[in-house]
Amino acid sequence: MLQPKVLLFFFYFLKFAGFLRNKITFILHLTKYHPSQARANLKAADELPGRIGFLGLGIMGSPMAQNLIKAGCDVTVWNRTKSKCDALINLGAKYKPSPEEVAASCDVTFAMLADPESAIDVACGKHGAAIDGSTSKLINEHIKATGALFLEAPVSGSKKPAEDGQLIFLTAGDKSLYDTVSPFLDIMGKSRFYLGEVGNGAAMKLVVNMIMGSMMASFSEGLLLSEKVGLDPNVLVEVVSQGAISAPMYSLKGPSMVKSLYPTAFPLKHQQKDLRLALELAESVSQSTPIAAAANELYKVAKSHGLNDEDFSAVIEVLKAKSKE
Ligand SMILES: NC(=O)C1=CN([C@@H]2O[C@H](COP(=O)(O)OP(=O)(O)OC[C@H]3O[C@@H](n4cnc5c(N)ncnc54)[C@H](OP(=O)(O)O)[C@@H]3O)[C@@H](O)[C@H]2O)C=CC1
Ligand SMILES: O=CCCC(=O)O
Repeated sequence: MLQPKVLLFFFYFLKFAGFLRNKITFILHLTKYHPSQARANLKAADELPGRIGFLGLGIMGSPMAQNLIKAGCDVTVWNRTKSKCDALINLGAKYKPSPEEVAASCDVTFAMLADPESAIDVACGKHGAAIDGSTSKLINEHIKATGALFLEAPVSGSKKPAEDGQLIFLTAGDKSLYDTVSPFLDIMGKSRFYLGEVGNGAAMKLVVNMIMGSMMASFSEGLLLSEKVGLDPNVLVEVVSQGAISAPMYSLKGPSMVKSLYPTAFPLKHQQKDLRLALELAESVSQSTPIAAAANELYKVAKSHGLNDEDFSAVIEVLKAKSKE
């Protein structure tokens, strides 16, 4: 078994994390996303680009890794379902058969995984990227104790922003690692926030997604009510888009929802997972969140109706079913 030269880890509620070896071989400075500028800067750098690992090539991970490859980075990929690596290998990515081997062969490894369980599997499994860490709460301390660096970096923004390199990174943890990986974050995203201690990035992400889940549930109620009282829900979408409550999410998803179409950008199961984690976070500080709790119940019912892998806007189907009861 390969012995990773650096401890890699994922905090339990992380969407995305970065790691690096002790020795950093290059540092790039890009401030804003622009693929051609990124490529130009990479070419201009005297030193060779470092080796970048990417674990988890789902809806988000795949386009994020693709943007790194297109920017000229030397990327090694791994995904539990190997076939999802093929498109990236065709674009020039290397492949390793386990997270452990990716981590051992790369200077920085990013992970974009489904949920706490998958992050722990990938980090601590038999051929995981980490060498220890029996409980998630000990992970960060463990990393520091072994001298490796850790950055949590959940993202805001969905499939299209991931494809366009327009994600928003909510990072926390080791500041020097943040500075080191920022050029890569700028390839994949349009902005980044450094929020201090580990846990703050995930907390920010959960608060944002808690609001988003409730907004979508409320929007769904509005669409159905407008229809029931004889209004055209398409007109409601237009009215909303011009007023104080306008949001890109409504304009983007509203027209499909009216047609009962839910092309998956953010899977419903992940929205429910984030609501569950946000409610746990709220409980940990005795904060009352009745709206989010009610929304969470709707997403739970949606999951039981088999809507796990539909876009989270499919939550409207639960309300439709309820109104027929
Ligand atoms: N989609 C979106 O709009 C956004 C999603 N997120 C978050 O990012 C994360 C990834 O989302 P997304 O890409 O949409 O999700 P996907 O479901 O498309 O991808 C999940 C990834 O996790 C892997 N995975 C799942 N379980 C395991 C496991 N037990 N062991 C190893 N790998 C596993 C999957 O591998 P396999 O291919 O083998 O199934 C896949 O690579 C989630 O936490 C989500 O909440 C954040 C912002 C936006
Ligand atoms: O976690 C998913 C976020 C989706 C979005 O920000 O559009």
